[in-house]
Amino acid sequence: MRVSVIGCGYLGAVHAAAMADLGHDVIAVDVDAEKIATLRAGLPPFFEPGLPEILSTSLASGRLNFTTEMADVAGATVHFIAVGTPQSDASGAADLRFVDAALDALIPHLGPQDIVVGKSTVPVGTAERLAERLLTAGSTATLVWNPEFLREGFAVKDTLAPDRLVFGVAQGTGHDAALRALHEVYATAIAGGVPVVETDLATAELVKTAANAFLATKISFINAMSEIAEATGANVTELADAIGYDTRIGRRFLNAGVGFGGGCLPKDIRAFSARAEELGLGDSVAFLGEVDAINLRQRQRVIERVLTEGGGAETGLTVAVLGLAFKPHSDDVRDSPALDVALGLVAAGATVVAYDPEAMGAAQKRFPELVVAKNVDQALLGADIAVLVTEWPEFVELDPRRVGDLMTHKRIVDARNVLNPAQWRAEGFHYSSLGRP
Ligand SMILES: NC(=O)c1ccc[n+]([C@@H]2O[C@H](COP(=O)([O-])OP(=O)(O)OC[C@H]3O[C@@H](n4cnc5c(N)ncnc54)[C@H](O)[C@@H]3O)[C@@H](O)[C@H]2O)c1
Ligand SMILES: O=c1ccn([C@@H]2O[C@H](COP(=O)(O)OP(=O)(O)O[C@H]3O[C@H](CO)[C@@H](O)[C@H](O)[C@H]3O)[C@@H](O)[C@H]2O)c(=O)[nH]1
Repeated sequence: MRVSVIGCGYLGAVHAAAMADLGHDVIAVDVDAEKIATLRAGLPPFFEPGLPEILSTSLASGRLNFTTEMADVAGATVHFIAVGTPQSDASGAADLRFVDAALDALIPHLGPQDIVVGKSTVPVGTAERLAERLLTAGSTATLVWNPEFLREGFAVKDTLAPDRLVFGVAQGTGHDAALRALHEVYATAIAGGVPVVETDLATAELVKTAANAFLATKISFINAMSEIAEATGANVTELADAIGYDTRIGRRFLNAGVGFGGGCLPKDIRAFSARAEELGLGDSVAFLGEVDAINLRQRQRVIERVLTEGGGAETGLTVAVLGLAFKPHSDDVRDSPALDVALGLVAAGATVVAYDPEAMGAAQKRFPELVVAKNVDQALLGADIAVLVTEWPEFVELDPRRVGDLMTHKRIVDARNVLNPAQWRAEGFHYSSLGRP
């Protein structure tokens, strides 16, 4: 099939390369000329395991092309919209200007039977509004919603073999043809047994928002438990293991620590709350405000812990911050708890030296004043205290004896609860984590 992908960020670039990898002819469009030039050269503009490989094989096969010209999508019959939907303002509502602009730019190039597939995460009701926009512009193309559930760090695998596919299609003319087109696009995954949920536009939009709200709630739930555990001498990791054995609960997404960040969960729960307010249903999802508050409190909790354990910023405290990305296997620092902790410690007067295996470029682009080290040893050298905020394998596997030799004082705050307390204490470390004695 000939498909276009509009927006070549974390979602779009991976989706375009994966579609080409599956054998489709793909034209991928972005307004960012620098990003397009990088992608054309076979270089992903961000770190994502497996992407360089499928990007270069797809480019070499001639099935994947990048452009800044929307007119180049002519000839494609299925068009994926994968542009950003960032948080717009303090209300938390999603900024839909990029989605609207992408559709408006696409409309003049659409054929009468084309399918426009929304992949961006949007507030419920957006798809219906966009379908009306198409009609008003005189287009007979069909608009459908096919939300994306990929995780950064596993984006290629998640795109090629997702847990499920959701196809939101409105009843009426174009319904059956649109479903057939979606089944053809994803034929390989469907043949591999991936479940398909065929539904309406509103449900498809809501599935995405509800999934992220649930994941965020799970994390804040366990972080709330970690506060209780800490006050009572209980162990939140053992608690998570024990409740996680109940298959109705499940162990995944129950890791207590500095909390969730990134370009999705924080903004998506805020956008969900803002949309519910618009619908007069703010009370129905009021708990998401608490989920957000618990999450942000964790960052503050870690900053205070480092200052307390380190003896206070006024002592000329030097802190090694291990991690800047919002999670390992990603260079994304959007709403990163790790970056917030680093900046919070700087604001409190500490001297911070940070290190991350992949996210230093992205962090320094945003905060050029942030002091970064060339490697983990350099970050630790002479530090009074270390704080592990992103659980990269390189940090999880650190040898406490070697770390102790590098630091001025043997103190570590494990803000992801991933180190073995007994092992670190045996090497003379003052070890502290969240919700574990
Ligand atoms: N990042 C993820 O892991 C992920 C996963 C699932 C869903 N999503 C959702 O997908 C959407 C995109 O997220 P992202 O992380 O890829 O964002 P991003 O900011 O990395 O990428 C968005 C891209 O869209 C481009 N763009 C903006 N306006 C455009 C236009 N009019 N025409 C063409 N290109 C345009 C931008 O230049 C940018 O390259 C969001 O709605 C997000 O919530 C993201
Ligand atoms: O037990 C856990 C699990 C995760 N996290 C944190 O939660 C955040 C989000 O992690 P993850 O969900 O793995 O990353 P994303 O790539 O942001 O993916 C989420 O957001 C995407 C964009 O909407 C969705 O497509 C995915 O399904 C959804 O998992 C990160 O900061 C993690 O450190 C925890 O603190 N504890």
